[in-house]
Amino acid sequence: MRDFTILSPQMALPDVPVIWLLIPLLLPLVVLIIRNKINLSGRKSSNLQKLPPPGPPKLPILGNLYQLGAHPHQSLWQLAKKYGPVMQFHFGRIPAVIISSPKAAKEVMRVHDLASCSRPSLAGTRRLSYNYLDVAFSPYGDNWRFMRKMFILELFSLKRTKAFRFVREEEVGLLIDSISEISASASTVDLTEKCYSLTRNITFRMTFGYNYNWSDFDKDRFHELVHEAEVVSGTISGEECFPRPFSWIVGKFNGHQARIERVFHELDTFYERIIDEHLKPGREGAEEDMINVLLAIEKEQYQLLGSKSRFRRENIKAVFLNLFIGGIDTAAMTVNWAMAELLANPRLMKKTQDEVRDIVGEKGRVTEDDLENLQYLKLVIKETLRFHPPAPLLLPREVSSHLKISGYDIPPKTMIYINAWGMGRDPKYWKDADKFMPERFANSSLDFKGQDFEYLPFGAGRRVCPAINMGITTVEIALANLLYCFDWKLPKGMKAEDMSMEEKSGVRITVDRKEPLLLIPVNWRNK
Ligand code: HEM
Repeated sequence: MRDFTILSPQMALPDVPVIWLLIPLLLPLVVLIIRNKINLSGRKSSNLQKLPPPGPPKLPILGNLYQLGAHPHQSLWQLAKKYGPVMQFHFGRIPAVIISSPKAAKEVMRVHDLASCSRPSLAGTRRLSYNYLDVAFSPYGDNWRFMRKMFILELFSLKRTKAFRFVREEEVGLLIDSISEISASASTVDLTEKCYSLTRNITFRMTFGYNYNWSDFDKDRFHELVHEAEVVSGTISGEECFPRPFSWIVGKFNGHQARIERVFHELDTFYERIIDEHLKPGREGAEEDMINVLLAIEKEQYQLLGSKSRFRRENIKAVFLNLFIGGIDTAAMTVNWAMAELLANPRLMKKTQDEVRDIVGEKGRVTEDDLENLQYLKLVIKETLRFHPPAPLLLPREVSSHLKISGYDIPPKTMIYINAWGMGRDPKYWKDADKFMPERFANSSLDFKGQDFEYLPFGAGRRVCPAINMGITTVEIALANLLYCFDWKLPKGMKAEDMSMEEKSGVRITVDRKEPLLLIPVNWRNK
């Protein structure tokens, strides 16, 4: 037996020819080279015909993750300037293509919409959507078609949007009352928090009804849970990004799976309780809400199809996730960005306020009947959605069969991200693209319904947002009342030109301003 104990570590090598030592190290490399060679020769003929999109160089294991930066849509936009509007990008081992021109977006979302409108399977969305019984995260297929039809016909039809008018008007009224109290004491209001609280209250009330007896703990905890659900749904986890054994190691330490499970169980318990309450006798005469609509569909489908019904209790719970994630942040951040841009441009603020006050006169509040006359306010909202689309990369798509986009081959299972933020700021399509100018939409037929591919705040194609009317009406009624009821002052010492338009950093579906809007409201009619 050899004794190495008195040697330093570098010297602690057995006295054998070096080549024997290297064999265990070199063997895996040799196997890898041979395997690649076999693969290469096996696929030689097909590879010759395939042209992958260009993209930045990738690293082993990480892929291109190191190039993502704090604001992924901005980094991807910069990279697209170098590598082109159809760009390959690897999230670790997950292949993706980033689309950054209206022409390529049209190819994906119109010409090849069917082959590209699935969604990737990710741990967070899978669990929280009860294994894809929802609309937003569900892969393309029978379930998605059925659920989407139900969403459009039953939950977000024009009729239903109108039926919830009183909810929006009452909740905006409560918001204005609460800001009036603050204005009476000349204090500062956190308008960002107020916007989120408004859209949360509207969404919860439309979903659960007015009579739900929230305890303070319930409501606060529920708000946190919805926020956590959004974070885990928007994240590709380390386990998914990295190959084994790295995925296993990352999964062990980052706690992503445990977090998903915790959020899932807490939300599920809450959903069960609230559905049970809705099923109790004696709720006759309670305010109509979405749970009632969904329970009626469940009953109808069961009567029609018995145990073969594809709409069950879990579908209802999966829909909740879409209502909260889709409805709360998107509308709140649109109002928030619009207010920030108007504060930074006092001329535009005055013009928008003059219009609202002229048209609404002495009525005291803006109602939804007034909205169709507020033409300039509509331009302000359109411009806000161009400049600050709440979901800058939309929701990821997944390719289900081989595609050719702008001459490049895209294989099945590739993720597709559409950079709506970048295209909305591309000087090739927008004059003074980096300026906030609502007038640009004045004599333009450009609309956000998914027909104009340089302007896609709600997406396009089969996956276009099914709640555009509901979302826009909420933004309009909230913004119109905030501008009608108050003049807004910046905190002492701050000037319009100091307003920061910096975005929050991180990998999330939606992106808001980094700083909250802290403002002093002055009641316009008491001045
Ligand atoms: C200003 C408000 C809103 C904006 C900017 C917005 C934006 C979007 C975007 C960009 C998408 C992805 C489209 C795509 O993948 O091509 C989307 C999808 C979706 N949105 Fe909205 N949204 C808003 C309001 C709402 C509201 C109020 C709800 C529901 C309460 C909602 C529910 C959904 C759902 C369920 C989907 C998934 C559709 C599918 O995958 O088939 N959204 N939305």
